[in-house]
Amino acid sequence: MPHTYWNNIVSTPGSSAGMGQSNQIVDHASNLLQATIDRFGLILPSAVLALLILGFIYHDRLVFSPGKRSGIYDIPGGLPLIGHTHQIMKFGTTNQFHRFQELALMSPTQCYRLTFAGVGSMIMINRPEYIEYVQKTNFENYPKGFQFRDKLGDLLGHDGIFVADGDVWKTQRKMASHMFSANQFNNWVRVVVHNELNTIDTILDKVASQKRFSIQGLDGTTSGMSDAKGGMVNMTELFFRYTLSSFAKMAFGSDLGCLTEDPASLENPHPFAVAFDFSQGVMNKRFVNPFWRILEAITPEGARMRSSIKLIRNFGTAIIKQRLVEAGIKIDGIDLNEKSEFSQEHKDLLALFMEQTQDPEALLTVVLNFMIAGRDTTAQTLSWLLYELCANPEHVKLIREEVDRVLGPDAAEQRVRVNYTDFKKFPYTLACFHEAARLHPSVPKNGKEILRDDVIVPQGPNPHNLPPIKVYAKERVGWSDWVMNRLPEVWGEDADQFNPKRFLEKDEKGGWSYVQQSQWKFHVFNAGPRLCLGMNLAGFEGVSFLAAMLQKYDFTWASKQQGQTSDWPPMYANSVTHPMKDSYQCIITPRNYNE
Ligand code: HEM
Repeated sequence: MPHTYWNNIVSTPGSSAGMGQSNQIVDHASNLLQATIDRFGLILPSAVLALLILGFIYHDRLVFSPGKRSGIYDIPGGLPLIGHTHQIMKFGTTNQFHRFQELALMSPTQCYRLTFAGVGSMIMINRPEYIEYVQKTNFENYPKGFQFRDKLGDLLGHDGIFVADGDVWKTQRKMASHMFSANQFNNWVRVVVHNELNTIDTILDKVASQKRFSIQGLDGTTSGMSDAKGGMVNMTELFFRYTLSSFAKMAFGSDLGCLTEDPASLENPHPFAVAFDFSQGVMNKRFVNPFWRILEAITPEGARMRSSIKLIRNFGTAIIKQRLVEAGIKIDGIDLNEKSEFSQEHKDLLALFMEQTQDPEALLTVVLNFMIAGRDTTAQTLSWLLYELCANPEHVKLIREEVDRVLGPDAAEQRVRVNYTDFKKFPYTLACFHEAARLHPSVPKNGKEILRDDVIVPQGPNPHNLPPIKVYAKERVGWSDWVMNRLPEVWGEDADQFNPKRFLEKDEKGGWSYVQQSQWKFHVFNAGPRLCLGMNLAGFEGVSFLAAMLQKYDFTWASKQQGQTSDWPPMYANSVTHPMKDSYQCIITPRNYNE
């Protein structure tokens, strides 16, 4: 055996040579310690000692995060003091929900814990039974908390409805609820949406009546030269413009001019939308990178983020200034004599808030928070829905049958539209919209802070015997609707399939009736006191669009040769909401009644 330093230390106990060596080492060590103390005082050695002790205690998790406990599966691979920080940073935001799903499937209850720098100890509770406790039973103990304001505050403000808690949130919610409950607003919504649908109809009409060169099916076969008519439309862009334009009109009385009758206007994305989408992608990264502030200060991405926020804020400020001026409130540098087409006649969202404050900064927060709520969510759901209908065309037939029956077979041709209060008369169409929202939830992940130590007790029947979970103050709870909605334990064996019939049953007359699911199971609109305020508005916009367009046009997924820019199936982009990674195109043709 070679004569090593280690051999010397552990050499036969009592051997004088060995004893001599170990004495030397002890001497060395104490000399070194003495020298360090002489130079640095007690600080450095104490720090090293403290680090060693902490590393021993927190050998697999983030320093100062609470220990293991029953009912929560701790994801393996945590390192001393930093926990899963390295893993989370490595994951980044690529295929984020697939990663969450992999982690959930490692746990017997699909609930698990990660500890990582920047966020702390995060307990994922991907089950309706637990979410109900957090969002309703002990609601006050689980605010949105600092994390949301820290990561989203520079865009959405610190008092916006999405990030606020306590009295600030209550005031915002109360005021906004007035808008949604007022009859006047419902009428106004109907007028706006019908006008926007007429514009879209004109666009699609122009495109569908172009003479077509050739059409290529999804299977790649080309039908060759054709006298048939049709053309291609960027549908994701169309949906974003539809919801942005209509929401700005109904909530802020502002015509943004982003939806015109010219199909060519859809070719380039709207600058506001580009900036908004980009900044949401960056905000998403902040949740997985504890060094985001430093990175954003020095990287081109950070610079672009700052200029995007500036653009978005200018855009919102313009809306507000116009309204303040119209209300007779003086704003420097603005001279508007004309009133906008929409303002004053209706008490829209902005008018309600302006009764409370005329501070442009506070109003900007309102505008931007509601813009994200009103534009992105519904447009994204519609994009995913139309893709699902291209993939599962058997549902188009049933939607058309329903629209023919309720509105009459010529409704779309005569521009007879669905009424705001009537959209529930279209159970099949609504079920398709909700099924797309279930599989592709617009808020795919969410979370709350924990104020005080607590035990999360599963609510409701608890068929899977989920255990109660002990949680501690300053930890966070989180969930992913994207993951939860794919769990067979929650939605059955076909959970990952597009199946609108899970929201339907046959009534006594043989027609479809809509089956209301519990808010906790069908959780995509959130639940409890913070239930989405725009749920009905979104349903109305979705059903109205399908009724108006599917009765009149055929939509076929364009092939790559035709200029398709998306993969099939489309990928999602990692963001705080749930957009597609690339926009997609459909070939629009007049409806073929022979099919
Ligand atoms: C398919 C469409 C939609 C989906 C899936 C959806 C989903 C959600 C979700 C999950 C939340 C909770 C967000 C959070 O905790 O941070 C939420 C909140 C909210 N949604 Fe929606 N939403 C949709 C459309 C709309 C529309 C069109 C509006 C119209 C303004 C709207 C207004 C709101 C508001 C104001 C809140 C905040 C509620 C609160 O915290 O008290 N949503 N929505």
